[in-house]
Amino acid sequence: MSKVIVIPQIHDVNAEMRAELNGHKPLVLWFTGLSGSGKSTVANAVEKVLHERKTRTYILDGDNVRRGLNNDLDFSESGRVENIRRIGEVANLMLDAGLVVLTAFVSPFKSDREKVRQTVGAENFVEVFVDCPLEVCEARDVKGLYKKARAGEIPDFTGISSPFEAPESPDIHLHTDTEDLAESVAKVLSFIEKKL
Ligand SMILES: Nc1ncnc2c1ncn2[C@@H]1O[C@H](COP(=O)(O)OS(=O)(=O)O)[C@@H](OP(=O)(O)O)[C@H]1O
Ligand SMILES: Nc1ncnc2c1ncn2[C@@H]1O[C@H](COP(=O)(O)OP(=O)(O)O)[C@@H](O)[C@H]1O
Repeated sequence: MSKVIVIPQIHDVNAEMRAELNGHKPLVLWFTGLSGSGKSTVANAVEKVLHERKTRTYILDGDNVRRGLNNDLDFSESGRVENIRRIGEVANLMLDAGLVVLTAFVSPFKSDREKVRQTVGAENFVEVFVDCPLEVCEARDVKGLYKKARAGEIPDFTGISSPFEAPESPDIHLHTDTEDLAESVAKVLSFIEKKL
């Protein structure tokens, strides 16, 4: 590709002014974990509470991203890398728009999560490890995908035929096999309280 020159445009209304108008700071809450670990469930419950508190939020997850913006990407390593890169860029735009963005993607590679942290700025990024043993996720089998993966019908399935690199020092560490949803939600809310 030939070199592209892009000069950033400065607008009169900036992120600080949007935060002032909203009455809270923006943030990216990045949920990562195996399929069925509880990313969507916890993100959804946290968003409900924040919304009731008049916080401006948006959830980015597979349904609204892999079906649309990223419907050209598969689950190969390069497909996942590009998936997370684009989601990081979208989250960054939403952050600039003043939102608390909750993302619910497997995001199995440490280096991709680190790149997102750089993209949005470390001070705006909260990594939430939704930890749940593979056996429990597989027993839940919310979408019946583990059964298909075990039968060899889905290639590159995370935890079975594709790796998951667990965060080493997540900002928030949830254990959805031993704590209930209310406990997980409370942990997230208490961590982000001082940041908003
Ligand atoms: N091969 C393979 N591996 C893992 N997951 C698979 C796969 N194929 C389809 N699915 C379903 O797609 C959801 C994961 O998509 P993500 O965009 O979050 O994946 S990734 O971050 O790019 O790794 C994931 O959704 P969740 O169950 O909500 O995590 C699965 O339901
Ligand atoms: N403590 C918990 N936190 C979140 N989900 C839980 C918990 N205990 C059981 N579950 C169940 O586990 C499943 C998680 O599914 P989901 O949220 O779709 O996971 P993911 O988005 O990571 O694929 C749901 O059926 C949910 O009801």
